[in-house]
Amino acid sequence: MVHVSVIGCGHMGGALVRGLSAANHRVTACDVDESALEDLSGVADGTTTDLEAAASAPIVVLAVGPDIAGEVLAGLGLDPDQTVVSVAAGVSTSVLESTTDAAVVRMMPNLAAEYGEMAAAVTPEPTGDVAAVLADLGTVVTIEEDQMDLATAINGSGPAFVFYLIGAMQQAGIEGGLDSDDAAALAAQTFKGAAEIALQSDESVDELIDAVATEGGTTIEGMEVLWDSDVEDVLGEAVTAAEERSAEITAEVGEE
Ligand SMILES: NC(=O)C1=CN([C@@H]2O[C@H](COP(=O)(O)OP(=O)(O)OC[C@H]3O[C@@H](n4cnc5c(N)ncnc54)[C@H](OP(=O)(O)O)[C@@H]3O)[C@@H](O)[C@H]2O)C=CC1
Ligand SMILES: O=C(O)[C@@H]1CCC=N1
Repeated sequence: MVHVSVIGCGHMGGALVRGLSAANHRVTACDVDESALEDLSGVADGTTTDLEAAASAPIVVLAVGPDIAGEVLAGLGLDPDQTVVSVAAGVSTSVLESTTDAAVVRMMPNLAAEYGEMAAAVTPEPTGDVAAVLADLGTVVTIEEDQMDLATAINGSGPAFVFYLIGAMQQAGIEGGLDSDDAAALAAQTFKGAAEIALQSDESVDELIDAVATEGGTTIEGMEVLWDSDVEDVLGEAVTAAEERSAEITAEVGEE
């Protein structure tokens, strides 16, 4: 068990608090907004609006907005024997390092941290307790700093893109006559199951599509529609738009 403070307990920080608590770490949840802490009082070991009280943990997760991340980190006055894990989109390691004496790990996680199913990109490679704690939240991949904008789009923003696709599948079911809850369950579980196969299998995505598409059957008819469409290009454009916004944020916070 490691003591971890999470500063900023909104959507992302709250998910991290829940995931870390579920993994039996000692978690202090800190937010200036008391209402953000209400739901976490039965989950975290402690909740506080006092940043100073949360600043003594060996691992401090910074989950406030990119616009204030540097300022909040500077105010914590962390020591060199502590590690700050910043999840703020677009805030570079060099900006973070210029505002703290603590070791810095920049991470782009996602909301599935709540269930230990996070896909996260980090730089630099974490070690020791930090690596162990992050691994408890899901899959952690070490990348280069200049790949962070792309990772922010792929695995940080990615859940929103997937929710959109789940919603489209669900809507098709409803329009075909399925009960709304049934359509929601079938669509979401199908994404989860397909993702599990993709993770577990040694086969390529094309080989997996082949495995579903029985000769002369139904799947190939749907796949022909997708292959003839611009869905792949549009998804690429969505990733690029999010990636470009991450780079813009870097420029914005770097200018302060
Ligand atoms: N949402 C996501 O899926 C992901 C988000 N991130 C990153 O996580 C960070 C937070 O995003 P998100 O959770 O969506 O945003 P939210 O607005 O949901 O959460 C931010 C929280 O921080 C609080 N806060 C503001 N100032 C302070 C302060 N000085 N000290 C402590 N807490 C403070 C806010 O309170 P108040 O509302 O009163 O301002 C709010 O509760 C961002 O940097 C984002 O880039 C990264 C990956 C995924
Ligand atoms: O939308 C955002 O800016 C944050 C970062 C990645 C996911 N949510």
